[in-house]
Amino acid sequence: MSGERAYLCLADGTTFEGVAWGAPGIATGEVVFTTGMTGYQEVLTDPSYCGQIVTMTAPQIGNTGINREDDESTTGAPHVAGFLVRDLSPVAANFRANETLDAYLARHGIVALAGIDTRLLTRTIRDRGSQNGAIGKASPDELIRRAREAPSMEGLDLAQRVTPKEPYVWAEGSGAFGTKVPGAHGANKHVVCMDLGIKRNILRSLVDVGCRVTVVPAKTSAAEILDLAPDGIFVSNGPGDPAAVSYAIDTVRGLVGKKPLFGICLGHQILALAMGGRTYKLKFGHRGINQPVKDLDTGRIEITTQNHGFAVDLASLEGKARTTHVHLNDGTSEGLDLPGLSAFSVQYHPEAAAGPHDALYLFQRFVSRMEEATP
Ligand SMILES: NC(=O)CC[C@H](N)C(=O)O
Repeated sequence: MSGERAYLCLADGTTFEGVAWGAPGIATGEVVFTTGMTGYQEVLTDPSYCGQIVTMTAPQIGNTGINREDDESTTGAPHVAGFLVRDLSPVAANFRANETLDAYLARHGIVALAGIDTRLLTRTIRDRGSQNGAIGKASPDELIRRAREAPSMEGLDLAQRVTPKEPYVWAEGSGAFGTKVPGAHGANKHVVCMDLGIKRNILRSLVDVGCRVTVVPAKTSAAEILDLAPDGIFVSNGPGDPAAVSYAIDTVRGLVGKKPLFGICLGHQILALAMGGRTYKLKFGHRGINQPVKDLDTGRIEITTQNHGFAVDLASLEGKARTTHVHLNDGTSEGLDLPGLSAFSVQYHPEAAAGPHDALYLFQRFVSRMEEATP
């Protein structure tokens, strides 16, 4: 850890002093916070955080180091633009740890700051909304200028940056540290996944419920996907503004009603847009592993993992889709269903990684939909 003075500057000029670690250089991106007490490795490697400088609200980070099993990107690489913590643990004390967090971020070129007043930063983001920022060992004037030059998250298609170049087959289920989907049985259904920045535990959960999984790049057409003879189609999570991913919206429009379809997070937003709905940017988003969601069909409350900055406009779906889940903090859209078309989606992350397993049942629901369609 270099230990040299460095700054975080927000586009509105607010400046925080910290200490540099990770890789040298300057990083820019949208500054967001996540409230997970655990799971920093999953946050770092979740492709949906591409283009964002992430601050952890938990005060001490790094205690369990980095291991080879908890990556959420299929490549194993981190995707955050930068990383902010209050207190960086210099010791990685866990039997699974292969390296320290500092060495890992330095190796992957991720700029990070410690010593940031993350509580004040979080309150600033919560009160004023998320905004762009810049971090590094440079003068505040330079960093403010860089933050103002960074592109706005609204209108950005970042799925292109993280989608794979070629299709691939995924066959690995949850490992020794995974939690199995309740009621899972060997369905042997073929699922084609549109990978817009998919989290690995989604793929593992699909394998856990007995699916054969083929993964395709974001720009694969509806016709090409149907040529693969899927029993069901999955639309993944991913970074950026959902409304900017027009090619994936067109593809999903061409697939809805032809095969059972399940979407998570960006996939939820894209399904809503394909049905003629609207998405908008939330003031500061939902990120963490303790987000309460209500299932409107059962009245049951699920504690969920979330990571999103955009939301589906509930009013724009009236008459087009049924709302199945809402967020208990702000009443925003968390799930939709198109019963006649056998398509459904959730804004939150049932695969957890990291987080609670209250919603794993949705993978089994997808299998049931495929079994109803092709017994
Ligand atoms: N995790 C995700 O898929 C995020 C979706 C979208 N990029 C958002 O921020 O709302």
